[in-house]
Amino acid sequence: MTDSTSTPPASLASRSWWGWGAAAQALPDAECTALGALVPGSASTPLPVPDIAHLELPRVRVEPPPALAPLMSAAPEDRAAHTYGKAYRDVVRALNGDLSAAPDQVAHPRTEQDVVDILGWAADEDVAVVPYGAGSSVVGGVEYREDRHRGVVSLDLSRLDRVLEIDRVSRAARIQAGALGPALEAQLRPHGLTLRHFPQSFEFSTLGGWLATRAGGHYATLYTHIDDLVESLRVVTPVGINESLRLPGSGAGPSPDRLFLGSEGTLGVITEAWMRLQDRPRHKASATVLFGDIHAAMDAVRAIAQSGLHPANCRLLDPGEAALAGVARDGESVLVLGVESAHSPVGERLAELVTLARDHGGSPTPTGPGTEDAAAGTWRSAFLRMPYLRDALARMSVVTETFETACTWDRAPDLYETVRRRLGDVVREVTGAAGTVNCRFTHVYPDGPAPYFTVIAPGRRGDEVAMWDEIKSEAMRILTDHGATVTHHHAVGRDHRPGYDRQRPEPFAHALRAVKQALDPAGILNPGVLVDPAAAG
Ligand SMILES: Cc1cc2nc3c(=O)[nH]c(=O)nc-3n(C[C@H](O)[C@H](O)[C@H](O)COP(=O)(O)OP(=O)(O)OC[C@H]3O[C@@H](n4cnc5c(N)ncnc54)[C@H](O)[C@@H]3O)c2cc1C
Repeated sequence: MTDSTSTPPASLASRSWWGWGAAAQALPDAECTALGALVPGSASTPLPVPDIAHLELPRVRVEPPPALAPLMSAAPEDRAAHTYGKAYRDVVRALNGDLSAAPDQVAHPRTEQDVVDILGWAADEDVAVVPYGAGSSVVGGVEYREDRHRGVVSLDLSRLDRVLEIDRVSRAARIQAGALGPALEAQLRPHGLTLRHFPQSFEFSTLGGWLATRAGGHYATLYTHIDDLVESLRVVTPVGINESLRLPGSGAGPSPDRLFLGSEGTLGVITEAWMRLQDRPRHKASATVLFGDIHAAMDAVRAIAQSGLHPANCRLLDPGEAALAGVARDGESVLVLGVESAHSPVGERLAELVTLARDHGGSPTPTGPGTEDAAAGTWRSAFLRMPYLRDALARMSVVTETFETACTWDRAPDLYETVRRRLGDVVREVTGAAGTVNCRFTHVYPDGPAPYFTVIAPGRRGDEVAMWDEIKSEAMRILTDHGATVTHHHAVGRDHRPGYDRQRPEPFAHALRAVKQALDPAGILNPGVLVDPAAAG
């Protein structure tokens, strides 16, 4: 392996420690106040962003041995920035200066051997290790919540950020796990290649994080999850390095890669992967179709998902979501369609998709097929700005968060209506205000959609996290009742454990505990996520 000795990418140095993305892009106080005014009942002034220098961090309980000391930091800025992920409840707790979950040390391995050494030391010293890509988890994936260990190290992989090798013939690349989306794509671009995996968190999340959480990219059909792009994985486990063969496909028993995909840092540290690449698309077109009836729109999307036309984008925004993004009139649902190809023009395919939508009662906006559509562009910029707006609303004590799922088409309309109705009631009970519960379909499959819900309601200052937890727990109950998954792409982490424990079959849970025991016998890797040690049940 070629070892990386790079310094942290510039984008990480300027990252917000408490909220999303680049610190400089956080909304100023006046804009927070103006935004808060759009949510009647919210606070009139923004919560101040605390100065880390004035915050109390827990005492550092463990010190690294001299050989590892150069890789570790117990600086308050590092510990604060690695305390939480980027869920709403993380942002609110950070804004409130609650850093009680801060790790004792933050490790920045420069080589794979550093990872091996850190895990060896941690197992001997009973120190928990929480693998950390860019900390964009929204499910408590990087926050230690136990008290079973002598200390906690956040293992930040961001210095392992290189594309190490490109196999042009097989169209694949060997990439280190700590590479952020933009750095990874920048290294592939000169070769005319792309991984073509663009989660909304693309700028501030890593390949290793995507693999460990089975992330979902932007594209609505075909290769939705990162899983399908993996050729082989290299994983440092506490009992040795697991490297799978590079293969385009294989029927040789259960897949070793599938064991580690979605393992969320509990079974090993992914250090690199051979990833399948694609030629960069040269032909693109998008269109927007309006629907007066959300159920007709769902039927259209189902027809499209089952048509074999595989649009790159097929986002259905319900009326609330479309209004929020500023792309429709009152009461209208919006379907944003996009097609791409590296090889041939896509106008005809887009026209076929638009016809299918029209056949189900949709009205295409005037822009003709074959061009980039204005509403699609507006939606895209709103989409990328959304996390910064979420943080601004959080500062105004607005309860604002999302949850996502997937279910089969036969259940989708009822799930949509039930979530909107029942969760709407719960939002009213918990916050005392109507609030909004909106939905978009982020990914669609021939047998079902992945609905993604957004809740916005005024909160009570100081109670925001408790209020959201109550709303979320009802949301999880509704999903379970409908046979829908606790997550389509946000992962399990710590927040989805109760629902995940109910969802997975017991023999599988038993096997997972045994795997955990075999690969991580000291139980140091990301404790509390996915599965508890065998003895703990
Ligand atoms: C604004 C916003 C938008 C988002 N949009 C999307 C989206 O479109 N699609 C989507 O799927 N998710 C999305 N997410 C969630 C999040 O970005 C993903 O879960 C992402 O895959 C996490 O990557 P990361 O590098 O930040 O990992 P982290 O948050 O650092 O870690 C996530 C989990 O993976 C483990 N882990 C990280 N790196 C490694 C490694 N090298 N080896 C082993 N375990 C590791 C961690 O221990 C943790 O359990 C979004 C989050 C936010 C805040």
